[in-house]
Amino acid sequence: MSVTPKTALTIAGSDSGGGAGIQADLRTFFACGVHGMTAITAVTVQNSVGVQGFTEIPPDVVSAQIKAVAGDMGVDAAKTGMLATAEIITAVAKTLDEVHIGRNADVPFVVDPVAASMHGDALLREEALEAIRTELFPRATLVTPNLDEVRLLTGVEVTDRASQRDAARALLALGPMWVLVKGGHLYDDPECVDLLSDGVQFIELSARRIDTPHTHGGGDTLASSITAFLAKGLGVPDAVDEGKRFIERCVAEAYPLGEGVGPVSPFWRLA
Ligand SMILES: Nc1ncnc2c1ncn2[C@@H]1O[C@H](COP(=O)(O)OP(=O)(O)OP(=O)(O)O)[C@@H](O)[C@H]1O
Ligand SMILES: Cc1ncc(COP(=O)(O)O)c(N)n1
Repeated sequence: MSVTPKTALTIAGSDSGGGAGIQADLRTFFACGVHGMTAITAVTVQNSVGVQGFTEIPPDVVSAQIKAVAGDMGVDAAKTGMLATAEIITAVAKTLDEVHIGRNADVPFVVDPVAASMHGDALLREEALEAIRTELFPRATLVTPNLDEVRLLTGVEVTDRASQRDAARALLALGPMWVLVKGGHLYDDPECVDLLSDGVQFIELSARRIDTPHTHGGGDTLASSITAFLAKGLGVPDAVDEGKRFIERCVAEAYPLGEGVGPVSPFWRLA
């Protein structure tokens, strides 16, 4: 008899190059054994060398996508990626409350506060940062910023493992249950250490730094794997630990594609 898998919803932008965004989330959900569903917020024109432009989806259409799947199929965990504008963020926050997703409704909700692509191209309008802080963070089970996003959201400049703790405290003050301060951008560190905290526990998740230029989609792949493991019923520390092991292998198996930065790869999980 067929078994219905757990379900995970990603609310994010499309990457035409297939390495990040919705495309990375869906293939990660598949590799991690959950049924993926999508609410698309923007369509980017993107390849391995950068983002050439994007068009936003109207906020009411983003909300309608969330309601359509939540009402009919059910959501075991959800995540956000590129949200583009304050209007979309406001619509997402309101809709998540309506369909009972988020920390207060016991359906885990991961916020990956994507601000720019790894090439430095903006994916979020500047005025939308305040909406991420005030409307999304208080609803989040877990937030997963990289160091640039930490600086934009809190003003804390992370340069080492001690300042990673300061950043965690500053982010927790904005209201999420857990924060994961990712250390991928501490390029001088021979290890990639991500700091997970709920304000009581400070857990350092460490992996060797793999020598590769191809890390496109790494942040999305980590956040969506954690979301998949939360959908399967793991608690936050276990889901993040599994996610960290997952992304380490994905970076190790990353492949060149195009003239620029190639994508991390979850294919190893299917072998
Ligand atoms: N070279 C590497 N080797 C191993 N792990 C890495 C490497 N680079 C990043 N990671 C890990 O990948 C995850 C994503 O980290 P990062 O801090 O780069 O986030 P990000 O900037 O959102 O990602 P990206 O911009 O690549 O999508 C983290 O768990 C980080 O520790
Ligand atoms: C649609 C979309 N969402 C997210 C990212 C971030 O990924 P990266 O930091 O690897 O460029 C991206 N480039 N495009």
